[in-house]
Amino acid sequence: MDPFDEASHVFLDWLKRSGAEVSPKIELKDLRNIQAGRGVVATQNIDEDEVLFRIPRSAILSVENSILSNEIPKATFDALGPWLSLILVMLYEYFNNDASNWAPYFRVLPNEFNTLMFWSEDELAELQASAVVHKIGRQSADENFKNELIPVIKEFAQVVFAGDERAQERAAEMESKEGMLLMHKMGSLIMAYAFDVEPAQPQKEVDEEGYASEDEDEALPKGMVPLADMLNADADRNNARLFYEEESLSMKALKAIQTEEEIFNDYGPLPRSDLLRRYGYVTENYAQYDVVEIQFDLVAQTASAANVYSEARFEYLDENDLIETGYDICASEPFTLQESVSPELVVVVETLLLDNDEFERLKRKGKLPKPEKITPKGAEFLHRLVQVRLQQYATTLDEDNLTATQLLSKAEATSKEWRCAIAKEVRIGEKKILKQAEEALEQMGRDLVNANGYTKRPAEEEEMGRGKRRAR
Ligand SMILES: C[S@@+](CC[C@H](N)C(=O)[O-])C[C@H]1O[C@@H](n2cnc3c(N)ncnc32)[C@H](O)[C@@H]1O
Repeated sequence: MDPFDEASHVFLDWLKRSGAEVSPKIELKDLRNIQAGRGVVATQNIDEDEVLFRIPRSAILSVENSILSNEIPKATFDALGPWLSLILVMLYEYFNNDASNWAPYFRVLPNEFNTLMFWSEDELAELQASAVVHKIGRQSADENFKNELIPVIKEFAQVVFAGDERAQERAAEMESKEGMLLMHKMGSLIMAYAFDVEPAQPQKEVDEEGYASEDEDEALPKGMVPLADMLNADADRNNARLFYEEESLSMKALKAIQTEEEIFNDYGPLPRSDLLRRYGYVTENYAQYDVVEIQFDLVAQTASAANVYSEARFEYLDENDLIETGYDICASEPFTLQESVSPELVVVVETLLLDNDEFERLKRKGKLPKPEKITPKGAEFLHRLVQVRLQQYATTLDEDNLTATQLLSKAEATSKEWRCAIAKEVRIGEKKILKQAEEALEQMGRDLVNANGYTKRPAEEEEMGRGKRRAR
């Protein structure tokens, strides 16, 4: 048997011995021919709500279930937080090889990643001005490993490397390039595979309407859920979801699934840049969630250039929680400014453009301009912003389109070629949004002029332009 299939079989046997129930109507399939690793596929028709598999909570690879949690104080794990705690546990189980409860599971997890964390500088440069380049977090992860995780590994070296007389040295070796790479790999596995595991007994504090706060959600412990994480995702074909029960986690069909159909989880409405950052792949149908970020600094610079920069107004906007590191313009179909431009950005721009009296009047009342209303001056400012944002990319959309090739399949391309082609898809998606915004703002400018009953003729425009230049 192919070693890849052999590993899948050993994994499924182990999972069943660990108490999992797996429907005979599904199989774990080799999907490398479509560049999707392993995936879960229906072998018979499945009904809506049918349970595809049930994983006992005890089979989850988590801090709670690892014997390491008996050896290291809870306070240490609490101080590390859910992310670093799970990395520590995964390192421990990984170092334990066959002695780990999860050994057959590790053998079906990948060892190579295409996530942005593992791209070279050259490859990242192909993303040009995409804001995702600043969200990879390699440096902060390195610092967290060095300042928080490695000290714990050193302190508990005799536990983490139990039975090894080189335990202390091995702990020190975690600072090496190889050690850091291993921690990054565990971190990347968590990013692409782990679930936020809801507790057996819900402990979330809920408000009067029964909603848990976002902070409560963030605090959920992370866990690697075998088999549940073998489901690939598809933006339009999500047909299964994981349900948290007291003793187990059940993957259920959300709709009827036909024989041979792949079973897809939902990774959420991620723009392709984030899909690439977190999961290391993109597909065209995530283009519907693409976004371009307009950095706050660019708004401030454009305000300066337009002589409307005002500390007082930025302060007021900040008091109203409107100052963000960036503002999104997202894809919409058909493209409309209302749907695509972040309402916060509209409010920021319109506030900067208010005349003094109007600003003071609104401020006295604790009010702000309405996000639904873009004024002619606002449209002009946004248009400028979009143009400058477009210029931040090293090539134009037309140049990219000229050289756009059919997305190479991973099998045909070298890793570098494949990454460059994917990066180009991502940056083309962002430039398309900016171009659509540019055109819509130009149209809005024309409509506003027409609505005022005055249409500039080209000759007049020319003259006005010349006149303006003369006046300066
Ligand atoms: C949760 S795992 C799913 C199982 C994975 N295919 C495997 O073999 O281990 C997530 C990873 O699967 C891959 N993946 C998920 N959905 C995909 C899709 N629609 N097309 C290609 N690869 C996909 C990506 O590499 C992603 O990082």
